[in-house]
This record gives sequence, structure tokens and C-alpha cells, in this order.
Amino acid sequence: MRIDVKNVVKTFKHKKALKNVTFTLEGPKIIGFLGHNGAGKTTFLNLLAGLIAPTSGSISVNGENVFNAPATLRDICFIAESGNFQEEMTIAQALKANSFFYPQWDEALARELLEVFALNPKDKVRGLSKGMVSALGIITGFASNAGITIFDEPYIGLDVAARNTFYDLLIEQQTENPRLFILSTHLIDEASDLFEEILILNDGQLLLQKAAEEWHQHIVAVKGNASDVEQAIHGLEIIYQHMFMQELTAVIYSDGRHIEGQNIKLERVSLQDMLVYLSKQQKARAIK
Ligand SMILES: Nc1ncnc2c1ncn2[C@@H]1O[C@H](COP(=O)(O)OP(=O)(O)OP(=O)(O)O)[C@@H](O)[C@H]1O
Repeated sequence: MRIDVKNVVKTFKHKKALKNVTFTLEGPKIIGFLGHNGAGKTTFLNLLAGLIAPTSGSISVNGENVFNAPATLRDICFIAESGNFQEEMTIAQALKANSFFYPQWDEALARELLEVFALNPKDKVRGLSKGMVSALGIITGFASNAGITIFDEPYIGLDVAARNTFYDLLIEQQTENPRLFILSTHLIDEASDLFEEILILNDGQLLLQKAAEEWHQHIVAVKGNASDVEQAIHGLEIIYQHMFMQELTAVIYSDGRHIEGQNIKLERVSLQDMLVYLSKQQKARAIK
């Protein structure tokens, strides 16, 4: 599976939710699609699932433009944050409807997962708790067997045990039947070991796309007096920088270069730290 995103802009009235986003994803792989609130993640996932059209630019899957391409959409399963199930249906009917849509649907897996998540197929979607709707989404996503399976905040309302079940299933499915899984989530520390590639959106733009290995080896925060930090990181890609009380923090991509200098500190940057940095930056911008 290959997704090509070219110069995508999405504007809602006066709000530019996506500002000229370009990248390529190739699977099978588990992708972490991250960014703070309002970064544009859901907007992008809706575009990828062909639910809305870009204002300009294009998204194609294996060379086919997704918008208005019904055949391609049958290989993309998008599980929305709020659950995209008809309220008046029972769980069994909701699964049936999805089984008609996805040609590779795995009925045995759907049945097995209903038991794993203790859902009663006769229950109506309307009466389900948030956690149960999330579980129904997870079942649908895995059973769809779609080449691209997207989970947008898949575990709202799920407890730790159910979330762990989800992580185990993801690994099991990726081993048995590899696909391109895209996960947008706020529970980053919990899920970060699962990601093989990480994309971070910030304010409608792609801030960063790295393989997880590259992240662990090469992304580092350099802190200290501004001129010392600037000297130490000269020529490197700066992902983020922030000045506080005369101390400069610069998150950089070291590209294997050994970083040294006087009066500077180097720190590892977890995905969670990165999002904290980004939201600080956003707040600082809002205050200005
Ligand atoms: N239908 C819409 N009409 C107007 N503005 C919208 C619409 N959908 C999204 N936006 C705006 O576009 C921006 C990006 O929203 P989006 O929901 O894509 O962000 P997100 O990264 O998914 O955030 P969250 O993590 O909070 O779900 C926000 O400023 C949002 O208010």
C-alpha cells in the first residue's frame, strides 16, 4: 500500500485546517499520527478516507485519487473518534453493514472479538457506553481487513485492560496479516513502542516524519545559553525551539552527528515531551 499526499490544503470557511501538506506513506507498517488538539489530524484522516474533498492538492492510494474512487475506498477503513455507526442499528447489524462494504471482511475474527470485548450483538448502538463504541470500532477496524486501517483516537472510554487488548491485537494482526495501520492518539507514551513510523502535524503542517528508530537515535533536546546552543547545533535540522528565562531549548535532528559544546545539556525527547513542547509553542503564539 502506498499513500501519496501532494500539496493538500483544506479550508473550512476562513480556517485553514491543512496548509500545503505533502508526504508519502508506504506499508505494511504501524504509523503514529500525532499532534496536539486542532493540529489537523482528523481533517487529514477524513480526507484520506474520501469523506471530504481537499480544497486543493491530491491524495492517492496506489496511484488512485481517493476522492470519488469507490473501489479504492473499500480498501480503506476509517474508524472515527466518535464511532461512525448508525445509532438505531444493533451491534450485529452494524457489523453486517460493514461486512458488505469491505470485501476482505473476516467474520470469524469479528465474532471472536465480540467475545473478547464482551459485547452483546443484540444490543443497540444507541445504548452503548463510550468504551463499548470504541470496542465496536476496534472490532470493525480489525475485521475489515482493509489494506489501510485508520483508528482515530481508538480507545476513548476503554480501561487499561481493554487498551492492552487493543495493543496485543494490533501486534497479532500486523504479524499475521500485515497492513498499513494509522493510529491517531493522545495516549502516546503507552502506544509509542508500537509505532514504526511517526508523523507529527502542527498547526495544519507536517512538522516531522521519521522512522521510530531514527527518532530514538537522532532526536535530541539541546539546552543551555542561547549562543552556546546555537553554536552546538549549527547546520542541523531544528524541529522546535523555545526560549525561557535566558535558556534556549532546541529540539534537533542530529543525523548521527555528535553534539558537543560548553554549558549545554543534551536530553532525550519522548513523543509525549514533543507534544508538550508543541502545545507550549502554540500557547506562546496565541498570547502574542
Ligand atoms: N467542519 C469544520 N468546520 C470548521 N472548522 C473545522 C471543521 N473541522 C475542523 N475544523 C478546524 O480545523 C482545525 C483542525 O481540526 P482537526 O479536528 O482536524 O484537528 P485534530 O488534530 O484532529 O484535533 P483533535 O486532536 O482535537 O481531535 C481546527 O482548528 C478545527 O477547529
